[in-house]
Amino acid sequence: MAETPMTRESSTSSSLSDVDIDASTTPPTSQADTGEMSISSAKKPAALLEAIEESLERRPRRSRAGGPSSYNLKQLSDAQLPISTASASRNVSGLTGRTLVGGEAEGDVKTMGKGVSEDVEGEEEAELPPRPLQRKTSVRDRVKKAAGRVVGSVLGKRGRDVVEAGKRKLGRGKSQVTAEDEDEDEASDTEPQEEVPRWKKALEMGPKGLLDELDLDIDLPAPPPAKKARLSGKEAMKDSPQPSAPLAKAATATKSMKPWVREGLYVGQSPDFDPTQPGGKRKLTKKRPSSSSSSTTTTTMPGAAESAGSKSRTFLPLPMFGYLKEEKTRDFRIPYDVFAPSLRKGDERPKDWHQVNRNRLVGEAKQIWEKSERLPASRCVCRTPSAGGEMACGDHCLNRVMQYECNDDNCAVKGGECGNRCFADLTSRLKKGGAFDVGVEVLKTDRRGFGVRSCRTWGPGEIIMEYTGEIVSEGECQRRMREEYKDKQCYYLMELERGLIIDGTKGSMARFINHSCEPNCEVRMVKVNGTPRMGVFAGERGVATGQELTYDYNFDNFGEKVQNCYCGAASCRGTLSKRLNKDEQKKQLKVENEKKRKAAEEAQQAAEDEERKKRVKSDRGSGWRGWASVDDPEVKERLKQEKREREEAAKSSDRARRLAARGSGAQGAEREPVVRKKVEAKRRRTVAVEETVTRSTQQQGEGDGGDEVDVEAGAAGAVVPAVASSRPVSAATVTTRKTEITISETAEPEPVADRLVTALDGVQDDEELEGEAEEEEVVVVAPAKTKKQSIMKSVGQAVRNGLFGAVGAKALGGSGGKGGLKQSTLNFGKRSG
Ligand SMILES: C[S@@+](CC[C@H](N)C(=O)[O-])C[C@H]1O[C@@H](n2cnc3c(N)ncnc32)[C@H](O)[C@@H]1O
Repeated sequence: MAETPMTRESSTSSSLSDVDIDASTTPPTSQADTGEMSISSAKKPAALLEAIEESLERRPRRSRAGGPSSYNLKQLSDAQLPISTASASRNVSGLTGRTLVGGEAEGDVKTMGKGVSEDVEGEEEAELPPRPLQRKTSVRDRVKKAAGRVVGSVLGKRGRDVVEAGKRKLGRGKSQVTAEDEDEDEASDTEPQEEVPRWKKALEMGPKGLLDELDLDIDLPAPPPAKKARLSGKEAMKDSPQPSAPLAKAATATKSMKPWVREGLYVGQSPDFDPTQPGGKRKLTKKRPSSSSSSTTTTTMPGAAESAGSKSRTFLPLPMFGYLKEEKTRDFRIPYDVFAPSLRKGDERPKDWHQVNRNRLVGEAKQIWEKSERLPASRCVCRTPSAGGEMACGDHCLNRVMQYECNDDNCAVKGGECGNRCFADLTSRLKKGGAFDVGVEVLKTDRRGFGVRSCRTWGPGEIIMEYTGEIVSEGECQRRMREEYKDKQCYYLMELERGLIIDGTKGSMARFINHSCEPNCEVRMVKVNGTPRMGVFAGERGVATGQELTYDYNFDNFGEKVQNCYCGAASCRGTLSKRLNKDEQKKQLKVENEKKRKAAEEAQQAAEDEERKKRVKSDRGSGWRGWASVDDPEVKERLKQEKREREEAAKSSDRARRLAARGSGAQGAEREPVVRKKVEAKRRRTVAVEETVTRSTQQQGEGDGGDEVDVEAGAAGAVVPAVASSRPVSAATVTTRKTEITISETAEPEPVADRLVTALDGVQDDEELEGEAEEEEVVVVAPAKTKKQSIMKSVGQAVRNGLFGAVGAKALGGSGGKGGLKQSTLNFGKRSG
């Protein structure tokens, strides 16, 4: 403000822009009035009057009459800041402070007004000599007084009498209205009305006229309507100002004003109300800037300050939709004229849609159309609308029954009263071309491609749109299905008449309407001037704003494959297939029941098979027994026992086989002595508490390979005990004795086996160690050609001879050696001590 000081010259946009402000002639009447502006009576220019007159004449009568009669909710929903008619009238008339100073870009009334008065004051203080302060009637009171005069002049004789009576009753009449005023009133009464308008007279009432009294820095309520003049006049008297009364009291003059004019649409709503907050948290946490400090062009209405205490309410606050941020919105449904859904910027739209809003006959459909038999034109006998106010040509209209649309040729009812002219209505509605008139839009659905959404409400049976496209013959339709649309998911074909099909691939928006098993629309053919047309009509329950339009496709034979339905209705049939009549339903039920029965049978069979398989598996015995049972000591013991038994059985059968084989061996043959050498027994004491399996490995001693059996003591290798398991056992002493027997080749003719038996017999001669378990390890070194079998035969014989314990020889292993000798190691088990 400091950079662009407001001056009188700057307020060019106001009709009162050439009003001079002369503070010298309007000295402050009280300290409170010091900063206010008033218009100089001395400089009241004719131009000013003309401007006011012009602006008042431009103002519509309704706006002059008082507050607004209704709100345009559509405007409100569009988040426009609505301005009440009363305030608008004041703005037009140029009588508000805002208009006077508001020609500047920043329209803050109070701030600017203050700025102007300060500037003016500054200048005046510099130029004018100080004058003594004198008490003067408050400016607002003077305005009221002037208004009283206007009212008086508006009232007729009778009315004035009533007013005067009221004044007398109050005992204040004379003090308020001067004799001069009365004279003027009389004069105005006698003057012809046409010559000088009353308002002009009121304005031109000389040096004490209304203009003189007006302080343009205050809000003046609009003049009361003529009807209420009497009442307002009374009230004006009753509330007539006291000298120097506070300004706030003048607000009572607006008593008859509707509260929402004074306080805005959300009357009763706290100034701290925050519509973005839920429930009880709607108090503003941050204080909104008050209107005095705001730089917006808000205006306070008289009386607002009074009702809202110190926080003056801005009248007509922004509609609450404007406040809401997107993420804070929640679902609710409100009528179209307040809110209509519409596509947003990023929303997907259909790409290759060739929109055709009229039917077009294609190919042989033209000939079919021309040749088709025309029904005789229908004519209804309906006359007038029913007494109940219903339109004529209702359900019983002959045209309607015949699916003909009424027109002036076939119906005697006037257009506006006939209820069977839907396509005519549709045409005139679409001619207007507004979003509300079209009333629908295409939107993307979740699983069903595009669909059509209603942007307004539709009454039951009301026509919404027409299904148009190319009209083709059945043959052409089949061809298109086979060739052009064979890979398509969506089809837009609809039967129009016998033999003719509408292909909406190039068609109207109706082609996007999806199927539902519980639809809210229906599609019907209507003959308009004899031409069949397909209309989409709202169903019995109508269609609400925001709902998706659907109808029942009732597909008979829609392509080869049956498409699944995703309409989500409770009674969904599951597929986009035909709705069946009762007989067909019964048949289908039978088929379905049969299918179900078979399926149940198969399922039972499968279950039984599975059970059988399980049983077979468990009957096979121990396969896998589960980890838990292996850890179970009882089971472990049982398993061991089983294993032992199996081994025993295997051994005994094996032994029997071997014994049988050996039984045939040479008995009593003369034995050649075998050189044998005792190997010093090695004793090993095991003290481990764990079961041990002891083995001895014996390295071949470096024999000289002579003919003599050479057994060297101590040639045996070290015994290497090995811990084999963790089963605790009692401590025991095991003695392993080792013997090496070498059988030379020269020992023939007695077989090696016999000689070995003899040698083994010598091993038996060794002292027995009482109470100790023994193992006998015999290393046999025999000629290389000696068969393993003969060695084993000898061992078997030795066992049979009782040379060794029942366990007998365990194994033969190893081969090779030096000088053509073959070495075999025989391990004998415990000998019975
Ligand atoms: C006349 S078109 C409707 C508009 C189509 N949704 C689109 O995006 O172009 C018919 C096709 O829409 C799909 N459709 C319509 N209603 C459906 C529903 N309830 N469930 C599944 N698909 C549907 C089917 O693919 C059907 O062939």
